Amino acid sequence: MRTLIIAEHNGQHLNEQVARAVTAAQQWQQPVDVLIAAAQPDALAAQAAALQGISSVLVASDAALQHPTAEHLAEIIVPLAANYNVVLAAHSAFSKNVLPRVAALLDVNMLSDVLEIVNTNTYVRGIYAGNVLATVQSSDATQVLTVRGSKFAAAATGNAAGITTVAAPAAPVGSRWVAEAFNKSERPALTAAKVVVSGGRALGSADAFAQVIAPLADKLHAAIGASRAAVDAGYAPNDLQVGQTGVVVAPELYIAVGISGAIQHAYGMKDSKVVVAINQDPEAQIFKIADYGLVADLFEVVPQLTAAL
Ligand SMILES: Cc1cc2nc3c(=O)[nH]c(=O)nc-3n(C[C@H](O)[C@H](O)[C@H](O)COP(=O)(O)OP(=O)(O)OC[C@H]3O[C@@H](n4cnc5c(N)ncnc54)[C@H](O)[C@@H]3O)c2cc1C
Repeated sequence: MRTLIIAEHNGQHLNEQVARAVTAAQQWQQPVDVLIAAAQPDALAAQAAALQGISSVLVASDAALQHPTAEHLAEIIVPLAANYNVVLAAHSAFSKNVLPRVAALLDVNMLSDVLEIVNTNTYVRGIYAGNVLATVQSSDATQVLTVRGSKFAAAATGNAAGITTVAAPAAPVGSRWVAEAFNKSERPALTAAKVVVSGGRALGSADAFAQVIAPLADKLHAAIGASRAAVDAGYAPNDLQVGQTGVVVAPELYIAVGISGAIQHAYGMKDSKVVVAINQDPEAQIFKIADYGLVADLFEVVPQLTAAL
């Protein structure tokens, strides 16, 4: 049998998590194909074909795929799934939208945010905000799963896999793309940044985010993150929320400023390579996760740190 990877992209570039999904897919020791569904798929197909470990790239092309809906993608994937015993993607807002629909249409279970593939149908995944690791086994004929990208190295390039065209059924009439709004930022994307500086409730205002967190992030060419308390209070926009109900990040360096380290926040950042915590409470939970801790008033030390860099 074969494994099918659903590739996330922005119309021009593959998401860097696709290469990580390719590494995860090698665990089955069977041919791995990548599906590119796009309005103009040529450049994307070439990028996918270069990934080591890919047997072939399947291309579904349709004008409506300029802005694909999850419903449309599911219509493309489900007929293909008959040839595959594994359908997988890197865990993201994109795959969380598409693959549960695929699993439902195939009448199989969805295995989300897999951290480790033990064998061909057994997986480790976090439950209770990552505090408990559950080992689960699926007896479904088709395994539909998303994998945590940060747990798998990115596949190298240098391959020249074949490219095959597959049918793209027409977009379903029940839903259609209307518009999208992007937050324009010069900063690196939160999920791809090598350094993340996150602020918590202790900042006390959006102004403090701009005056204390942003200058430090600028110096480090970092993305800005926030705790849910900071987001709920309106100090930072929703898309910066790190944690169980926000995004999961695993940068080289994560600096938590005025964040207590609740389990729901830790879920989103504890795989970071190096964690630095600045908190005035020496008992704060965040110090249990941190590699380096500074017990201090953030309003004193963060500007000093920024000035020293
Ligand atoms: C279902 C569910 C999902 C959730 N999902 C998320 C999620 O995705 N992400 C998330 O972050 N949270 C999430 N939460 C909320 C989480 O439980 C915490 O409430 C939240 O993370 C707390 O944010 P905080 O650390 O900024 O605030 P607090 O817990 O209030 O911590 C503020 C910290 O700042 C320190 N401090 C105060 N003043 C200063 C100063 N001047 N200098 C230095 N330090 C100072 C304090 O000592 C304290 O440790 C979720 C909760 C639930 C129930």
